[in-house]
Amino acid sequence: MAKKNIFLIGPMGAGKSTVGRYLSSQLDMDFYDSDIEIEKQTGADINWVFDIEGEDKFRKREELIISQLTTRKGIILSTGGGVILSKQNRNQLSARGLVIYLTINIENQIIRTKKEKNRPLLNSHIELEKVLQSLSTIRTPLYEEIADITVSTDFVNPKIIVQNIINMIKKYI
Ligand SMILES: Nc1ncnc2c1ncn2[C@@H]1O[C@H](COP(=O)(O)OP(=O)(O)O)[C@@H](O)[C@H]1O
Ligand SMILES: O=C(O)C1=C[C@@H](OP(=O)(O)O)[C@@H](O)[C@H](O)C1
Ligand SMILES: [Mg+2]
Repeated sequence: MAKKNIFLIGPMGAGKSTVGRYLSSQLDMDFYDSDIEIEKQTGADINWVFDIEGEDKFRKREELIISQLTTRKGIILSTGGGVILSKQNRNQLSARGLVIYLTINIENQIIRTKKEKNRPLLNSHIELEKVLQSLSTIRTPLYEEIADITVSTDFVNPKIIVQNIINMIKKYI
């Protein structure tokens, strides 16, 4: 995959971080996760950044990381689910690499996001389904706006998803 970047977008729990890491090992490309980069930069976890600085500051940090990482060449970047809220992020992601949109239905999203407590937008919500549904209503058109390839992750394990992605991107190489 000569010098072409791959950017993974999609909702929380779709598997961007899991798939990105595995895809990078299969394609022998450098891997970055924008949330991990934000954690490195702040020296604190995502929950802390939201708690102490708030979502707006998190989004500014996210924009900075995206603008820095997308100028690299030959990387795989797993983004956070809200990355597409910023027009600047959408422009940079679509101009600087192949954008792969991982989709997931709400039922599976509930199951997968319940496993971890590292998603501040969901942590304190009892009405998880409603919250996820309203995020989806706002965000789905934005994911679709910049997606080059769309891949469903429902009922497919990450290794198979990665194999499907590799088959689909062959024509872009
Ligand atoms: N295709 C899949 N099928 C089942 N579970 C998955 C799949 N992809 C990821 N997971 C699990 O779902 C959770 C969220 O995955 P993660 O990669 O962190 O998603 P994201 O980065 O999109 O929020 C993790 O516990 C992960 O192991
Ligand atoms: O959807 C969102 O707004 C967010 C998604 C998270 O990343 P994942 O999609 O990897 O969970 C993380 O960036 C932060 O909690 C905000
Ligand atoms: Mg992630």
